[in-house]
Amino acid sequence: MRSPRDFYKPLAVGAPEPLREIPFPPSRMIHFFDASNEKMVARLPDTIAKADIVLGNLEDAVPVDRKEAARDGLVKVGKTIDLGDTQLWTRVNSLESPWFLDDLTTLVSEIGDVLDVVMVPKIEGPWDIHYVDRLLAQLEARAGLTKPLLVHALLETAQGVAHVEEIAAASPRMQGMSFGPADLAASRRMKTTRVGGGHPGYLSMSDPDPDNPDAPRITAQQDPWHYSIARMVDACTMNGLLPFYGPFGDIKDVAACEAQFRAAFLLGCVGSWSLHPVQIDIAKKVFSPDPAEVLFAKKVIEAIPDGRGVHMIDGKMQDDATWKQCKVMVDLAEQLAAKDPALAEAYGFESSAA
Ligand SMILES: CC(C)(COP(=O)(O)OP(=O)(O)OC[C@H]1O[C@@H](n2cnc3c(N)ncnc32)[C@H](O)[C@@H]1OP(=O)(O)O)[C@@H](O)C(=O)NCCC(=O)NCCSC(=O)C[C@](C)(O)C(=O)O
Ligand SMILES: [Mg+2]
Repeated sequence: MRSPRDFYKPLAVGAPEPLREIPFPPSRMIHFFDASNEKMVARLPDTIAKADIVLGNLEDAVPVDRKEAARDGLVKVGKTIDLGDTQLWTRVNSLESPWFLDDLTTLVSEIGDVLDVVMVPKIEGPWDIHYVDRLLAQLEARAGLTKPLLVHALLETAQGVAHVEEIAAASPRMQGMSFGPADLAASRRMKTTRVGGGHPGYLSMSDPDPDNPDAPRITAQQDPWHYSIARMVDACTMNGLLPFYGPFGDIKDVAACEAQFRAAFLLGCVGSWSLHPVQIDIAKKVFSPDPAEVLFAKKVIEAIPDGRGVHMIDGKMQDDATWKQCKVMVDLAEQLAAKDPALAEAYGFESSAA
């Protein structure tokens, strides 16, 4: 392990200084597009206006014969499209693939100044981050970049989950993590063909009624991802990183998508992925806090400005800890209100958005 004194030193001569704090602009959805798909690129100005983050995907879902077209298309997007305050990310191919080296070299050299975050799939341990960290520093130095690129790890193997805390602490470049339920299910030999969401077979069942043993018993579907997402949230938060839920593959099932996103939001994730335009709106709804909760949180903070002591507000006990919960809610609401006049109005804030 590097000396703690060296943690914030650039890993190559001429590379920019690592950031001390991870930026946290609105990050409710990472919208995936394939830059080799003409229809998706044509829609980009509209997508950029709606999404907090757009991500040019180079990995899975991009066919092998379009890998280079997707990379070149993303370079063109970075050079020609006005992104406003929407972030531009990429998901590069995995470290063992024949494309990773060219993905990173091309993107950093050509559009390193407009890319915010590089998502790296199938991260298994801190050693993967160390490799990407040094390579990025060399490429940044060669390209003369002044702002460091940040790294987002995709947690989608059993090894990755087992090493999640070490991955989160592996580099000051670590911006956050997303959860990859499809590859993770395969890696664990889970018996599901779904991309995220629950499963009707994963449930708990009430005991039989002793007086009526043949009566139907109550069952409740459980969340098979709860343990891993909660671990990811803790690993990210303890290192100042941002945790995201990943994809929800059943595009038509908007209700289940909303339920999965909301469960992740309540556990501490700041956003999720959107694979289709319809999921941008779901993520916006779910990852913007409920106005009623924000108004209540504002009431608590106004009633107890210093957050000390114990108080009753609307019949509910409030103390230092609940004040902090309210602060999390109001800080997020303020951040989103600055971007979105409709939310500003719902939350009762002045909006600074145009
Ligand atoms: C699912 C698909 C095939 C349905 O695509 P479709 O064309 O069949 O859907 P549609 O409803 O007919 O589309 C309507 C319109 O929306 C457009 N459209 C559709 N999607 C998008 C988009 N994303 N961005 C911008 N525009 C989009 C589409 O082109 C069409 O345009 P049109 O009206 O002009 O004809 C399509 O939405 C798609 O390819 N989405 C991205 C898929 C993707 O990136 N997958 C990889 C991430 S998930 C993953 O990797 C797993 C993970 C983490 O690794 C792990 O768990 O292990
Ligand atoms: Mg995957």
